[in-house]
Formats: sequence, C-alpha cells, structure tokens
Amino acid sequence: MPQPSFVLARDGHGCRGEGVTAGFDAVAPARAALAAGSAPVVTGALGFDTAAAAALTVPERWSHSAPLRAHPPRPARLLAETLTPAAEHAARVRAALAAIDAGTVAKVVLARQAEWTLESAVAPTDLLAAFAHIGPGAAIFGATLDAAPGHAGQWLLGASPELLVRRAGRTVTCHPYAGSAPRQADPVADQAAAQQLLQSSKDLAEHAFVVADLRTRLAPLCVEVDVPARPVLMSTGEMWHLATPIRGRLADDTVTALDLAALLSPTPAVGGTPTDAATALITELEGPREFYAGTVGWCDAAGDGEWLVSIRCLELGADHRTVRAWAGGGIVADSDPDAEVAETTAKFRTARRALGLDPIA
Ligand SMILES: C=C(O[C@H]1C=CC=C(C(=O)O)[C@@H]1O)C(=O)O
Repeated sequence: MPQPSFVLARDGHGCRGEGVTAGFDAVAPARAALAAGSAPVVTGALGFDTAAAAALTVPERWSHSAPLRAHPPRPARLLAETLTPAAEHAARVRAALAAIDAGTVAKVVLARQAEWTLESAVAPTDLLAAFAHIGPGAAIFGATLDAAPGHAGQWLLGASPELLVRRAGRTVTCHPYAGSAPRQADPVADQAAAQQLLQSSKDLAEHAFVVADLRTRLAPLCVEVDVPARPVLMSTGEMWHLATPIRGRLADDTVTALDLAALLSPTPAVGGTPTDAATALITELEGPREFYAGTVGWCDAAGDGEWLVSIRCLELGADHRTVRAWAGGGIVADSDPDAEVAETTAKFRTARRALGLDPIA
C-alpha cells in the first residue's frame, strides 16, 4: 500500500491522503486553493500559536472509508528522556492560580513537555497502527508536517478523543472535552472516579469555559446552536472526561470546515479564558507548543471536513527516533497543583503506550 501523507480514522475507518501535490504554511493560501478549485481537499495541522506556521498539504490521492490497520505497539527502548519536572509543573500551576486570583485569567491550560530518544527508528505507519490498537474512544490521526518551515520529514501522530469541529453541509458539530479523571484498574474504583468527576464542581467549571467559548464563537455564524445543559461522561483507555455534544446550523454555507477550525482553535480546552491573556501566560510559563494543542484535520472543496484538537499526540522527528510530546490540564480557581501533575502523567500514557514505552513513574 502506498505511504499516506494524512490519516484520520475512527473505529478502523476514515479518510486517507497519499502523496502531496502542494503545501501551504498558512490558512489563507489553502483556503484560496480550495475556493479556486485547484485543491480538491486540504489536509494537515495548525499549531497552537495561531500566528505560527501551519502544515497544510494537498494530497495526490484522497479516499474515504480507508481501513486503518491496528497492531499492538512493539516494545521500545529509550536512549534519553527529558520531561518537565513535577515540581516545575506544580510551580507553574501555582503561578496560574496567582494569575486567576489577580483576575488576569479565569482558566488556563498548562502542559508538561517530554522529549524521548528511541533506540530504534519507528515508522509513522507503525505508530498509526499502534495508536489504533490502544485508542478506544479516540480518533486516530497522522499528518506530515513537511509544509511547515523547519519541519521537513516530521509527523504529528496521535489518538485524540476531542472533535474540534465537523462540518457536513450546513450542519456543524463540536464535541469539546474538559474535566478529567485518570482511569483506575479496579472496575469499582473506576466507576467511582467517573461518578465523582460528573459531580466535581471544579471540573464542571473547567468544562463550562469551553462550552461558553464555543457557543459565543458559533452564535454569529449559525441560525441555531444546540448546547445541552450538562456534560456527559466519555472515556479513553487512560482517562474519564466531561464532554458536551454541540450542534449548529450554519447561516452561510460558504463558511468551510477549515474556516471553522481556524476560528475556533485554540478553545479553552487547551488555551484558556480570556483566550489572549491565557495564551500569553502559557507562552511565558511553557515556551512554544508547536503543533500540540492546535488542530489536525481536512477540508474538501465543498467546505465539508473534520478537525480534531491535537492532544494525546506526539511529534515524530525526521530521524523517526526523536519524539516530542506534551500533556496538559485546565487550571481553574480550585485546582490542586499535585493533582494537576498526576493528570499530566496519566495523559502522557497514550503516547507512551503507542511508542511501546512503560508509563512515567
Ligand atoms: C489539554 C489536554 O486535554 C484537554 C482535553 C480534555 C480534558 C482536559 C482537562 O481536563 O484539562 C483538557 O482540557 C491534554 O490532553 O493535553
């Protein structure tokens, strides 16, 4: 089978691009190519920083309903590892709590960064198969980052549970996730953790910021927006989450899935509230996030498409041995620094498992 340049799949099926006929490092030329009919579809990733380079490509061949192979991860060995220390993350959380106290932000999502050097190279297609094997409750994705300057040969790969936006005709769907509890090995303790999450006022507040932001951004574009009053529980292999299915009907069908992705990303599920103050605080405390916490997806010439929030993912270096990954959590007034550290450790498990590495101790 020819190598893909883009894959997005759920339950083993999805869409796939092969080869690349054009690349764009910004949304505007990609949008123009779709509108002019010179690109039947655009695939790829937008970074967390909306001003940073994007990695968008026009595939040579494009297909829907492409089966995605699932395969257990092959055990790997680490040659080197760096990880934001727990104490440093806890100190950043305390700095965020001080900013919340001062009224600069109401919510901010902070992440730890890991860099892993593997003993042996791993092919992007094998990582996709590994994410597919371990990723129930998530959409599996892989996108070449070739089109972004300085990212030749690199890939963004992961298993994200969070749908940023899907557009099918005039119907817009978002499925924001925010508010988390690590899964437990014991089934009774696991159910108790889920029920506790559903009642947690800290997590419900953290979730509400995301829903409010999406409602505000969608309202001017839609003739109707349907937002359930309360979130529901969703799970991945590693985490319980609060999630809200949102549906809207576009007033203007020239607004494309790519337009919506660029407008909505980053939501307060990965940034914060207010957006600009939160992203400035993230940059100050963490430094650049690259493609983590951006969005990854596709948009066709009819304007339809699907974009995921780029979480539970990793950036694979051009040598296929160097890996960067991030895992974050939302900080609100009642957040506890130690619990936030534990949450990032649990969220790192998705990328670690796909790579065939043991969980972080
Ligand atoms: C920022 C991440 O998760 C987001 C999505 C779901 C739940 C989240 C939370 O509970 O903080 C985050 O908003 C991440 O996985 O790195």
